[in-house]
Amino acid sequence: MKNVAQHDVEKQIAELREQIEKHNYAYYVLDQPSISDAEYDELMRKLMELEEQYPQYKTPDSPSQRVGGAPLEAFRKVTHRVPMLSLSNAFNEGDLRDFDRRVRQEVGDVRYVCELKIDGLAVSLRYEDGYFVQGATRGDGTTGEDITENLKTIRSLPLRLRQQVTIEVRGEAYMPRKSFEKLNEKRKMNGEELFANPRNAAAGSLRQLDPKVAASRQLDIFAYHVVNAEELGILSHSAALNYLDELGFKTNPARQVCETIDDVLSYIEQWHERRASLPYDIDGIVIKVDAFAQQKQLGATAKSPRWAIAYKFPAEEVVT
Ligand SMILES: NC(=O)c1cnc(N)c2cc(Br)sc12
Repeated sequence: MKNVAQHDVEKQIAELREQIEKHNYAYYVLDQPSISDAEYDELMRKLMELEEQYPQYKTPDSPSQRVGGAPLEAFRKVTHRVPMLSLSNAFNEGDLRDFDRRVRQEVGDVRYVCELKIDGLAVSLRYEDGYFVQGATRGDGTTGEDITENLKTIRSLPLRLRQQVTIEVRGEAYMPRKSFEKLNEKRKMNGEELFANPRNAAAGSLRQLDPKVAASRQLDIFAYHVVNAEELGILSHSAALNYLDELGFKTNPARQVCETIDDVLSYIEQWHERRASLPYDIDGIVIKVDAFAQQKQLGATAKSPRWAIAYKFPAEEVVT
């Protein structure tokens, strides 16, 4: 039987967690801060103080777990239940029209979903009954590294979903350009080797054994694929992305459904021009057949799905 004081502490911790998670979602998923950093830090300090005093109320999904625990000795290996395939590439309009022709020959009329190809690190996230239980790198597509503790420090990664669902999600962890520039400035001041680009910086941060390093690197993540979507009764990729939004994930808002390859080509042109205005690096556009029934008809090779293609932007001429 809990006494009144214990009951009050439990209630106080629950309220703090709810407030922190609400502000965390607004700031890191919606990019719409709802309180100042100082107020947010004060709430977190209070929560961590109470959890120190009453560890029986500290749970793995507590927002206090985002600051990073003790360093690991090594990363455990994780075997992906469903291999993480890579995308075949298209480099010009002809490649895209060939893709479209082949798809239409096999499945008839089709609509595509176009998305920005984020220049980061592909990761797989497993949730059980709504709780984040494991995150892993792609590795060789079949076996990756368990980087759960590091991924927990990414503020836009939900530790607990808005529905109690068991789901596997793929996404791209990345470092926003501003964080990259600040990090390299700091490394330059300390005489450390600089990261060549945000992708290397994100990969380097997530492969640190000390989660506190990852927590200091202001990483972010876009979710872009539901592995067990059909099991969850979802019929298309666009519906899967909307479902990820409902669950509390951060998805990329620039996605667009395209009815024709000409629409795809104008989406590509639009984002090739607007690329520099984005706060993160992209290296192309991902085009996917939307309907899962048609994806299944098209299937996959050992390496890549036949229902998707990545258009790579031409390498930029380096202005010397
Ligand atoms: N939206 C997407 O599907 C997406 C975005 N960015 C990426 N780097 C990748 C990689 C694969 Br494989 S899919 C994908």
